[in-house]
Amino acid sequence: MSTSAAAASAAAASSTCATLLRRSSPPSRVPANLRGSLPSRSLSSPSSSRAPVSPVYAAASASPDGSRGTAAAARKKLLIFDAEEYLAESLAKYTARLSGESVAERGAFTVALSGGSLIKALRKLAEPPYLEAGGGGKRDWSKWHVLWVDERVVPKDHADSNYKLAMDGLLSKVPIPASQIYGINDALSAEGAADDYETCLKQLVQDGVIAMSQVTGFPKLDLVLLGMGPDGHVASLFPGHPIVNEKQKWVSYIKDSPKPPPERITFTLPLVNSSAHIALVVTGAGKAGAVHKAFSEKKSSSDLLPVEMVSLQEGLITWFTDKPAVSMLSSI
Ligand SMILES: O=C(O)[C@H](O)[C@@H](O)[C@H](O)[C@H](O)COP(=O)(O)O
Repeated sequence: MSTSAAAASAAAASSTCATLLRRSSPPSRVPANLRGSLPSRSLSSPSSSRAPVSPVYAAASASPDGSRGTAAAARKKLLIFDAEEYLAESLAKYTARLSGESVAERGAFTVALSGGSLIKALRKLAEPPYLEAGGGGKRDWSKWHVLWVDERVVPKDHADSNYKLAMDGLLSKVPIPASQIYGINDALSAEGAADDYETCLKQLVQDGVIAMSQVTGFPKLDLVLLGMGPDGHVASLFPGHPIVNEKQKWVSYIKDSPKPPPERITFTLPLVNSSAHIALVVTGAGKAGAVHKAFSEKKSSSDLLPVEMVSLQEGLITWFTDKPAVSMLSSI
């Protein structure tokens, strides 16, 4: 399919996840022996003549219980860019590399998007060389499966919709099959939409598109892309809100979000933390306090910000930041 044809069909898509799953041809099964975790490798330095970056600062922070060096330790890699342009270049390269690896190893790439400034930062995926190749040097856009980490409960054509934001900024410009872009059912209540989205994820697990983690017992998406608010929220998991403590559900809902609009659905922390890779895209001086707290080694389980509760059992959480966002880190 040509890029423009795919873009047109993707742009026209407005079906719910369940409808799309019924409509799509059965996804290829992922061989059982390849359903485990992808190898967690260290990123190579993003420095190049096109994307200058300050020296990478990698930190192994204490886990929330204060211990260090446990399997659950939130190992982070912090990339600091001198300009947003370079951050976008590096983020495209990182995402394309993971896409290529996942397609080569599992035959699919499952990625979950947040809203906010993240989508603009992903724009270079819709430009050469990524547009043609999709990542990994192969035409693998057809193997992408796109979900939302969190979504506002508004119609898909509403200005507040994360679906619309991503369609306008990225997804309408790349040849991902429309049947593999899983928006929420915007005809349902917040509670109904969260249940429906969890059902969608279960179907994708059953079809072998999403692997299950043997370690966590939750689905293991290949990549979860997060932004962070100045208050340290990620997805629609806000400080002090009870859904931050959800342990069972994969997807939950909120009707009193401090960031408008109030009604949202969101991946829970266990689902976020079960993914193979997490990228956090965090820029601007307004985020400096929360970045400082996230990288602090002094942790008390009583006042953790949601961003501090993001943790991978294996692999690195890669932070894509700029200098204002890390301005309160004394060791930079
Ligand atoms: O739907 C949302 O509101 C987002 O998913 C939210 O979690 C966002 O990612 C952060 O608020 C950061 O947004 P910015 O990068 O625009 O500051």
